Amino acid sequence: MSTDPRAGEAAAYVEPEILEELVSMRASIDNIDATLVYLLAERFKATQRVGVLKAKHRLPAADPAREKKQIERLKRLADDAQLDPEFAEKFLNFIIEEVIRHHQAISASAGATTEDTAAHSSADTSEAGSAYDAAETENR
Ligand SMILES: O=C(O)C(=O)C[C@]1(C(=O)O)C=C[C@@H](O)C=C1
Repeated sequence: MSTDPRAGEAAAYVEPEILEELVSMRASIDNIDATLVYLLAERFKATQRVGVLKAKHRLPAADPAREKKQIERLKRLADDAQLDPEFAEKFLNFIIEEVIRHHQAISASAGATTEDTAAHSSADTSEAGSAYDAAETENR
């Protein structure tokens, strides 16, 4: 019988029945982690669209008032779900920080293209549009 790769280091020193239980729990953890990756990918797709919209309309990358509301809401949900609200806050802040970095990169690359366009006295705004698209792809 080949050992499940999820057994990890425990395979060397854990009783077979306990190992079976551990492997089964780890299978659930793997499914949950996969779901987290898919959820985060979808969230970043949505925030990339927000970043492009903000760059186009020269809006600031961050919106602290919105963040405050999101954190308050998430902490309430976490509490309800028996998840440590402080952890939920740290986790959301970590994600939002990354989103803001992406927004700033989109805005910087769109700005650079707009300046290039002005320097060449070109009225072609489609160039700026393609910078948004390029930044969107780059920041994935
Ligand atoms: O909603 C926005 O304006 C976003 O840019 C998205 C988001 C988020 O990741 O939820 C990121 C940065 C802002 O400060 C607030 C929220």
